[in-house]
Amino acid sequence: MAAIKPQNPLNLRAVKCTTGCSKLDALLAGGVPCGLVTELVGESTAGKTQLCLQLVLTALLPKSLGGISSSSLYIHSEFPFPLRRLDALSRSFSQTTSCLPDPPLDHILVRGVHSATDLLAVLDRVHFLMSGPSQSSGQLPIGLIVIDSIAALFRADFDCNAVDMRRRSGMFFAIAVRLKHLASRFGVAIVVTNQVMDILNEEKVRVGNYEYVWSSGRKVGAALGLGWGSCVNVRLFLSKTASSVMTDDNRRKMMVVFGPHLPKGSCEFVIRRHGVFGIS
Ligand SMILES: Nc1ncnc2c1ncn2[C@@H]1O[C@H](COP(=O)(O)OP(=O)(O)OP(=O)(O)O)[C@@H](O)[C@H]1O
Repeated sequence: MAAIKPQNPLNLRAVKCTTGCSKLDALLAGGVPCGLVTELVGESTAGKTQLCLQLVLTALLPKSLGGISSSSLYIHSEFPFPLRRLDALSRSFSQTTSCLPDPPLDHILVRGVHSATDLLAVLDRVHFLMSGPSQSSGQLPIGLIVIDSIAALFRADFDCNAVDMRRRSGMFFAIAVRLKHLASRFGVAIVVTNQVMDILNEEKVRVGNYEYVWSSGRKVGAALGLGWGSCVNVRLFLSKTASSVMTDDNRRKMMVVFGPHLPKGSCEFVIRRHGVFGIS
């Protein structure tokens, strides 16, 4: 008799939102999980925003096509919001599927925030969008919240002294509590982008068990440190190869750093006019 393999309950239960690419979906066991906080870490131009823009479009797809039939809330802290790029991507997507609502951009709410306090205030009000009025007005319920980027909010407002570090950690946890509450109470997928910092001290890396990757020939780790790292459920690293910096080759790599339902693995991808696509 064949042995019954124990199955990971997250794999069975979590609804996933397709990335729009079967290769990236295969790496992510189906896509970005609802009910969890997924972090995309990467240096500037690694492709974090491009992937987030793609996700707010794929979230609109019906479940039969891997989407979650949902609107999205895109909270951005870097200005300006790339509206023209989103519009171009939505036109490309509309050509390949007739299943997007028309016009797709009516189902993507965009909100700029300038500080961590500002973000907390938005997160405290966001549940009003989840229940009631949006459904009755014909708008799809919110199923995906993107925060692009979390690191930008902490770059300027905090110094390296002990008081500010404590204040900063307090902010991380306050944001994380709200994100996890929204994810578990409403089953939304939450995607947060984060920047990288250079890692210079090998010893510290080992002692702190700090994950790092090579990107553009630099050894880098996620910005905001271990405190923030413990606030996310899934961490995906987007890196650029050293050769892609020297040449026109725009290959990048998505790597699973951790995730309760994901084995470690990676997939190369490219960014094209029509979107983000895995290539290996
Ligand atoms: N229309 C397009 N066609 C092809 N590639 C594009 C297009 N638009 C953007 N890209 C690629 O996407 C890259 C920018 O990626 P993205 O905006 O996702 O970076 P990011 O990781 O969010 O960086 P940052 O942290 O600075 O915001 C560009 O350098 C370019 O290679």
